[in-house]
Amino acid sequence: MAEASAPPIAVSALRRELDFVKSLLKSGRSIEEMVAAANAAARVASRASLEAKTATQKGGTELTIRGLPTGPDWDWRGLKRWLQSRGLGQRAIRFSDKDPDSPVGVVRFSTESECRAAADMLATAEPPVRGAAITIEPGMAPEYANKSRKRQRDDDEEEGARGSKAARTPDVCEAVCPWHKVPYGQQLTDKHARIVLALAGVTDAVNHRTRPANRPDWLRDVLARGRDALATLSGGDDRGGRGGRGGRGGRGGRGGAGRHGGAGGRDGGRDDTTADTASAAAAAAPAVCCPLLGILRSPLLERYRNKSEFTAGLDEHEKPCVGFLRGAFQDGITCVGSPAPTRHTSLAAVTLAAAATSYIRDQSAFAVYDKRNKEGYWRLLLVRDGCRKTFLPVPITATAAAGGAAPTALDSPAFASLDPFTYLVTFDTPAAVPAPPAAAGAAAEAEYDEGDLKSSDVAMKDAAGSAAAAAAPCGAEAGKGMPVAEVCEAEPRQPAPDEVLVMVQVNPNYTRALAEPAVAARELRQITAALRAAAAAAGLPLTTVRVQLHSGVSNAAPFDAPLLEVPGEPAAGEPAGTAEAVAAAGGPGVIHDALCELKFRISPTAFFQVNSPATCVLYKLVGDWAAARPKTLLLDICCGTGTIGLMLASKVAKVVGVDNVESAIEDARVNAALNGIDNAEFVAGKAEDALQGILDLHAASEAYEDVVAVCDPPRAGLHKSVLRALLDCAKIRRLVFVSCNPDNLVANVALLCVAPQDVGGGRGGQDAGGSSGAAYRSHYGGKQDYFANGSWTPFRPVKATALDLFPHTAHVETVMLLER
Ligand SMILES: C[S@@+](CC[C@H](N)C(=O)[O-])C[C@H]1O[C@@H](n2cnc3c(N)ncnc32)[C@H](O)[C@@H]1O
Repeated sequence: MAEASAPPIAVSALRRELDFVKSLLKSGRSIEEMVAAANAAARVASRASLEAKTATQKGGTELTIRGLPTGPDWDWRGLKRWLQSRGLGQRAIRFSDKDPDSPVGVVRFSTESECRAAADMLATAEPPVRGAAITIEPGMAPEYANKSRKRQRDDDEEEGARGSKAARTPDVCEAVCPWHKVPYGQQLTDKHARIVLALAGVTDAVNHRTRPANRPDWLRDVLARGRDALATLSGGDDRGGRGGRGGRGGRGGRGGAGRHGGAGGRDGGRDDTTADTASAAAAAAPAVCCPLLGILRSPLLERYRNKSEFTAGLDEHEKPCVGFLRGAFQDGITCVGSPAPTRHTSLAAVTLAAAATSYIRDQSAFAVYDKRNKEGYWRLLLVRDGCRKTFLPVPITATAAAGGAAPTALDSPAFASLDPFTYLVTFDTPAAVPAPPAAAGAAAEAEYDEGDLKSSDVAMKDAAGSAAAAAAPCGAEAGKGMPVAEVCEAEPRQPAPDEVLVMVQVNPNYTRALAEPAVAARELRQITAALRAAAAAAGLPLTTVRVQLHSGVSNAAPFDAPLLEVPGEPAAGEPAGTAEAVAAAGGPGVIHDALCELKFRISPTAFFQVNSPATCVLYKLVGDWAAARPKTLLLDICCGTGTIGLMLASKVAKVVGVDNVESAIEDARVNAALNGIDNAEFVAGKAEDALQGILDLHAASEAYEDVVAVCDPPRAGLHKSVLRALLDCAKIRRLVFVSCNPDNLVANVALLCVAPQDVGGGRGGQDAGGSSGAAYRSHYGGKQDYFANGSWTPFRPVKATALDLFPHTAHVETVMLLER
């Protein structure tokens, strides 16, 4: 072979040659001789390696076996058994099981000599099936070489799928505010429809748990009106065979989002619903368990969120980015996008996310966290805006009339006189708002002089009346279930915040952070400085920065995850870690907001409603419906920072709030003091652990004429033991249920509305056809039957209102009044 065509020298060969040169040096030969000898040796080594490779590629260790049996009963296991019967077990086998008519198998051996010996033996062996003409060929069959190409094709397809997945990755708006392009009136229509379905779901669920003889009046009335609707909702005959599906009423609650597409994010919600929600809701409307008064629109539509949580990840160009995940991790989407184009993120949050992105991308020595290998440092950025005055934009009708009036500061008289129904959007499908059952209405009015059913009716009439005067809004057509109140998209803006809090979540187990703690501390100081500089440039009062340490797989940290001040940079001549240095670096660690005439301190990890103006409307409605009196004990179940209870404290004898987040309860206690409230007590703990004790301690006291419960659970709803405790406390005759999850609203409310004699065994006796008490118990109680041996009076649904706290997303809040 000519030298010019000699193959290049491999690194391993060079190493060998180096050893060879060393030995030559020791031999005392001339430099030229040594170089010539080294080159020759290198060429020999390289050629040998090439030959070995070629031999392997020719299939020196593989045998192709043709003529194997075909058919469904014969696969690679048969070949393996045959090889084993010849003493050739434990070989790697490839078998064409995708094409049984091409009976070819390939067997690989460890060495060429082993392979050759096997070939000789198999060529003379009995075939696996008598009469089969087996041929043995050395090397890999071309179709298997093709299979490698096929594998390549599979890989290509997989790659293509990844590519198309990337193409399918929603943009950031679709991911977190998937309805951002949907006209607001249409958003409200769909959310309203979703709650119609949920309320019909309550009827369905209670009906299927209640023996006909036990049906309460409200249920009889609804059934008389809505039997057909219920049958449709239940997907079949109303009379039997559906034991154990009381909770399935939740099916109704899942309607509403599909037509608008989008993938959903933390607040975007998964868009997994049917496309025909509106028509399903129209059909189900007669079966709603109580009047749905309409939907309260959000006073603000743009940049309404006072809290944003951003993921630190990689964008579509694999560059670090702090923003929203553009889909769900379980769908294989890890791409993060800037929050700038989203409609609901505050400007402060957008500004600080951009600053964090720049720092991590351009200056940081640390990587963003990767969930797949649990490596990387930067995980999450939380930004909270705080306004010391609540601004409530003027009602929409006035906004429209004034051509877009500015928001007004919500001082005391303004809130006291706030009529939440000013923001009510009603629907002109009569069946969607059925008259309340006469008995229920009469009882409500008898018990509460200021019967709020009446005032709501007036509010509805007003809204409908003012709407009638207006031209058909948002393309709504009278009589087609579209909103009749005007929805104006020319919105006022939320004023700039008075305080901004940032929490940076990092992974303390990042290899480099563990190895170089000083570098980690410097990184935290530097990102803080970058955030502060960006805030100063934008005129944002960044008052607090905190660091959360969290090493769990997902960014959702437990609420007691370590929360630290930013490691302080010692000022010249000053020891590190002084109070001044820490304060300068970190700030006070909390933020303040104002709602409903009150001030609230909020810790970074405490819950606080994200849309403050809409929350004012929500709380006003809750307060009105709670109809609390001077001798009322008000229970604020899942109280967060104490907002609802504190707002109502001046109207009642005592407030007791419970929440499982310690820092939120600390905030609630401070908030009571901050607002001069001394009749509120807050308990840290899970409601399921604490509520019975609270009731035992307080409810029986003669100091309280009645007990009103306000329940505002997280998306998962209330634990069954909480429901049972509420049912057992006879003094609770009024319960305001606030829910951000229609499915769990249905499940919880249905249980509150079923009599004890039905909870244990469902309708099993008379017409449940196949249902069993055990089925009900396992559905509702799991292993433990939380509803055994009761003697309570069930609640009845009185009325409900939907609220839009999350414009441009599929999420919707519901307030429901239950009485007994
Ligand atoms: C939807 S938020 C409502 C908070 C408050 N009512 C408000 O409007 O700000 C739900 C609250 O329930 C709390 N929570 C979650 N699980 C709980 C449980 N098992 N027991 C008590 N509170 C719980 C959360 O910490 C959160 O503060």
